[in-house]
Amino acid sequence: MTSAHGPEESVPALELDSLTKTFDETRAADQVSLSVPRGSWTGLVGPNGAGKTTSLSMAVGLLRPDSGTARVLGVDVWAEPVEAKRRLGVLPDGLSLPERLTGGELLDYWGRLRGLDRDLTRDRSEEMLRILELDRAERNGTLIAEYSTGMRKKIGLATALLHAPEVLVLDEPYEAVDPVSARVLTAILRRYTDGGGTVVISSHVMALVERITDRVAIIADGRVLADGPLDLVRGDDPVLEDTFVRLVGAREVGEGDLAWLGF
Ligand SMILES: Nc1ncnc2c1ncn2[C@@H]1O[C@H](COP(=O)(O)OP(=O)(O)OP(=O)(O)O)[C@@H](O)[C@H]1O
Repeated sequence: MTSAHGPEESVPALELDSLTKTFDETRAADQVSLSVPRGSWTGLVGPNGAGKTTSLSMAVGLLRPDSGTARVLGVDVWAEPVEAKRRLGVLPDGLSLPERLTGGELLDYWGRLRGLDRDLTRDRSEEMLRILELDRAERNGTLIAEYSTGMRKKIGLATALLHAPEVLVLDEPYEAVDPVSARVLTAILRRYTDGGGTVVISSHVMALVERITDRVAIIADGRVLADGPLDLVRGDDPVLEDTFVRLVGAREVGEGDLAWLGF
């Protein structure tokens, strides 16, 4: 099968072209362009307020850009939202969840929204709840309102995975997740990319991104400063953090700053 972009195989999993968004005076995303190959795992890194969430939200159809386009496997997210969202699994920033449901009930509901067969939803839900170690909470009837921050991340991830999408876009998936669960999460996502799926995550944790992803995009002040395979972006720098600080600029705490904290 071919598309307007040529043979289907060569169509990027995610292609952002000049995405721009301004909030009042703030240019949160400034001509953000990014091409994410299929089967890759990309880490989007940048300081607080760099524009990561804004860019990812526009990329997945949650925030309308002022200009620019986003395509998922060649499908325009804003022109053909249903088609694009079929291919996408999303863990948004500040995900709001139905607090009065258990995790299993949420997945059952989510499966129906996605038009999945009920047995299939149940089988996948049970497996994910077990692997993500949410099964005990489920047996105890724990409501999402009673979940910890890390548990909320995990159930959010399960909703993103439930319909087995081809592309996963996860905003800070490791935030508040304990180290053991983080390993499980990495193993799940690694298996997913090995099977041909594509992952894009945002994170502040440079060492984590360096360890698990194969591509990186560095963003600051709404602009992409570097992107590509990890080794190429890092160049001669020993660690990605050095590249990041070199591109973004370091902020020092001066000698006299916060002097009132001394005892
Ligand atoms: N809804 C909004 N209204 C006004 N300004 C916004 C809004 N959303 C984001 N911004 C601004 O846009 C800029 C980029 O924010 P964004 O949340 O995309 O950054 P980020 O890289 O995800 O940051 P963090 O790492 O702190 O989560 C910031 O200056 C932020 O204050």
